[in-house]
Amino acid sequence: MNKSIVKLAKIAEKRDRLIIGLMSGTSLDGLDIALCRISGSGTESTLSLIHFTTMPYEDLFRQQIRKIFAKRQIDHQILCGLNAYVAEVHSQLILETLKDWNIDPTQIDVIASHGQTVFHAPQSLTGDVSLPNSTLQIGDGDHFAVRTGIITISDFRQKHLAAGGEGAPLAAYGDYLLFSSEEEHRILLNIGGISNFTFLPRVGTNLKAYATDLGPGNTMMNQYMFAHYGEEMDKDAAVAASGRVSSELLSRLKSHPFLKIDFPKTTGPELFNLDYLNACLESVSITEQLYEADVMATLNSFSAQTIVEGIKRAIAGLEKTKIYVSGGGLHNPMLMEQLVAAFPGAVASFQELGLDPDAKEACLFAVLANETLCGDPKNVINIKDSPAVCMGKISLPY
Ligand SMILES: Nc1ncnc2c1ncn2[C@@H]1O[C@H](COP(=O)(O)OP(=O)(O)OP(=O)(O)O)[C@@H](O)[C@H]1O
Ligand SMILES: CC(=O)N[C@H]1[C@@H]2OC[C@@H](O2)[C@@H](O)[C@@H]1O[C@H](C)C(=O)O
Repeated sequence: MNKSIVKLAKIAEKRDRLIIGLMSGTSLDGLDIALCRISGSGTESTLSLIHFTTMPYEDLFRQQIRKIFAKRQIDHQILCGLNAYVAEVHSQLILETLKDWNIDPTQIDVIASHGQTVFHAPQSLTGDVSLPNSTLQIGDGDHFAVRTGIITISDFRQKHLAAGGEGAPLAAYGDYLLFSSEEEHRILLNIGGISNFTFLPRVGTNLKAYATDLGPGNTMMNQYMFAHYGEEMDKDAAVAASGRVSSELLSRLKSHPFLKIDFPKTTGPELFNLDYLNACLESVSITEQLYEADVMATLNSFSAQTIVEGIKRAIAGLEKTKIYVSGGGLHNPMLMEQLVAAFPGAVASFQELGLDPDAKEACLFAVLANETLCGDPKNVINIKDSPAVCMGKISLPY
């Protein structure tokens, strides 16, 4: 038998596994690397985060991804090259990080790689029913396996699509297994490039868990900052806080039909981007003079209100629900102030659940890989509108 297959079977039978979870999201800020020890599977899974870091992308690498990211017209030679190159860069970042942590790659059981989303195209967004729901994450798993010598599970979203989903959000699976509570309903809100949440009903009720995207998180603010200030983000909301919210622009932005669609739904920067902002700006009356800081203040409020109104819709009529926040948006004070004000006493950092809020999504992919190795699709049968599947493709080093 191929010795990698023997090794794989042994890993699947272990009491606990050392899994590197990787996430590089829509913000293109860097690669999140979470070293997790996971024992058991299904609702018996326990995860402990041993190490976490975000390895920032170099400007040149980010620029290359931007050439094809969320664009309908691209140079296919770059797409093709980046499929290998993203995996090469990520593998190198893993090897450097393991060295920093003083851990030999042979100690790691599995890498769980999300890859870099370059385009997200469910029919609900494209309107084109001649093609199935689709999404594309690049950074091929075989390159990881060969470069690091570590068995790699990657490309998780394709099974979700094949089984009838939109390929996202996948957070519901890990959230449901690890964070369901017998005491309270929970909203696990992640504010990355796109904001999304998982609703976890209190165990024992007849409500079902689900996950949904809400709309923009940081993506429009980041894009505007890059275009107008040459900065990757509005650090600590310094620019937004110096501006004035334009109620006219805000109401134009909030009129997007996606925001009215029922949950669960998915979206991406293919929809919420500077083209959309510019279209809204064009229809703002000429009497209103907007400075760049005003636009940033308005984009900040747009993200905050999208999140607040979405959550209000999800929890209407329910007994008290606690909201746990993860993702980079947690570090944006103006955004968080608006959330806290809308749900007094109900908003907490994900840290309260014992996990670093910045590491949460990378850990999620480690949990998904763990389920692929030793779980059972029946473990996730109770998640609304999400196919009960184990996800990811297995790449062997030899
Ligand atoms: N100090 C800060 N002030 C303001 N914004 C911040 C700060 N720190 C992080 N952010 C925002 O968080 C973003 C990174 O968030 P995160 O890493 O959760 O996104 P992601 O994983 O790329 O997105 P997605 O959830 O869409 O996959 C940054 O690009 C920035 O916009
Ligand atoms: C297609 C894609 O990459 N979607 C991401 C993105 O980033 C946030 C939001 O949009 C979410 O739908 C998803 O990621 C998380 C990890 C998810 O699948 O749950």
